[in-house]
Amino acid sequence: MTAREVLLVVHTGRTDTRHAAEKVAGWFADAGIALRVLEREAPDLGQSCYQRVVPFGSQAAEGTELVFVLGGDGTLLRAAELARPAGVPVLAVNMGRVGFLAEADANVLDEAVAQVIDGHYEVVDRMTVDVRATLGNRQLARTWALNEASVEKSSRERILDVRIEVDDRPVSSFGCDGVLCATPTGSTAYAFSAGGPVVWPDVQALLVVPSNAHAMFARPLVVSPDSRIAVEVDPSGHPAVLCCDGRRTFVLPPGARVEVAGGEIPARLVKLRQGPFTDRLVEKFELPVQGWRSPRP
Ligand SMILES: NC(=O)c1ccc[n+]([C@@H]2O[C@H](COP(=O)([O-])OP(=O)(O)OC[C@H]3O[C@@H](n4cnc5c(N)ncnc54)[C@H](O)[C@@H]3O)[C@@H](O)[C@H]2O)c1
Ligand SMILES: Nc1ncnc2c1ncn2[C@@H]1O[C@H](COP(=O)(O)OP(=O)(O)OP(=O)(O)O)[C@@H](O)[C@H]1O
Repeated sequence: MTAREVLLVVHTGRTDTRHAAEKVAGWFADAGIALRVLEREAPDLGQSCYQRVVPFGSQAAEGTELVFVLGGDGTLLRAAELARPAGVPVLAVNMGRVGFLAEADANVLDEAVAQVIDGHYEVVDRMTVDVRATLGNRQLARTWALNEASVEKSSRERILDVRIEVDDRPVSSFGCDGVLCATPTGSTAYAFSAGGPVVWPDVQALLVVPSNAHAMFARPLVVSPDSRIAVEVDPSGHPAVLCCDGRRTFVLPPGARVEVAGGEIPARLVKLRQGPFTDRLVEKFELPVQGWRSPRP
């Protein structure tokens, strides 16, 4: 039987998260599960926290059964970059501010670890997007996103002029701060702030959401998961940036074209709770289920 191993990814900037890592390591060790940590995080974690140190990269999670995250959404997105190439799922215990994508809160850390030890969890596939940026025949970037690919202005004083296409047909041109090409998972993140709809995660669709468009028509679009979206930066305008999940960032010169399509490889997330997405949305966004107005007399 092969030894069980888990990659631990920690928001090492917080004392409570480092302490939680020690507890998690102890529980896993008692269950005979070895822990890997990232080279850059190891110095902040006690040596009792891990058996192996690996560099950040596509090999980091290879051979593990899952990536266990102690942090917020940003830390989960960082972990997803490691888990995706290995085809293993990510489980986050929220020790951040929002933790929308986390499956458990810190007060049930022990229960989350116990479920992993006992293998009592489901894995769900979340849609991703594959992203390619080109300038003429030159490829500028080939990357992916779990939340969104955002094409944003790179100079705060300037407007970004873009042209949007869906399935190789032009839709609209406008000036804006940016355009977000989001997955259902990303619909509660940047695309939500830009006025996009919340899309339940089991819906298969892609979103195109303009941000601060100076235009009469710049509504959010919901397109087929098989559609190809393109955002072209005006060749005579200003440069832009492409940013995927707030992490993978590339410069886009005027004239660059960004193509976004449903991703070949999904992101796999561990599901511990049985509750519907509706409850998570209400809880995380503190939605006023009762409304704020007092009942009619
Ligand atoms: N104006 C905005 O809303 C804005 C601006 C830039 C980036 N972002 C988002 O930040 C993400 C990167 O996250 P980070 O934590 O590294 O950056 P961060 O620390 O700047 O935080 C961004 C916020 O977005 C939340 N968030 C991230 N993914 C989410 C999701 N799928 N659903 C609901 N909320 C989510 C995080 O909890 C956090 O509160 C990007 O993918 C982008 O979606 C949002
Ligand atoms: N050890 C680390 N090394 C590098 N970057 C880190 C590390 N820990 C955290 N970060 C980065 O710090 C940023 C903030 O982390 P995170 O999003 O987890 O916390 P948060 O903002 O409090 O939570 P939330 O996103 O849920 O509001 C993220 O971009 C994350 O990837």
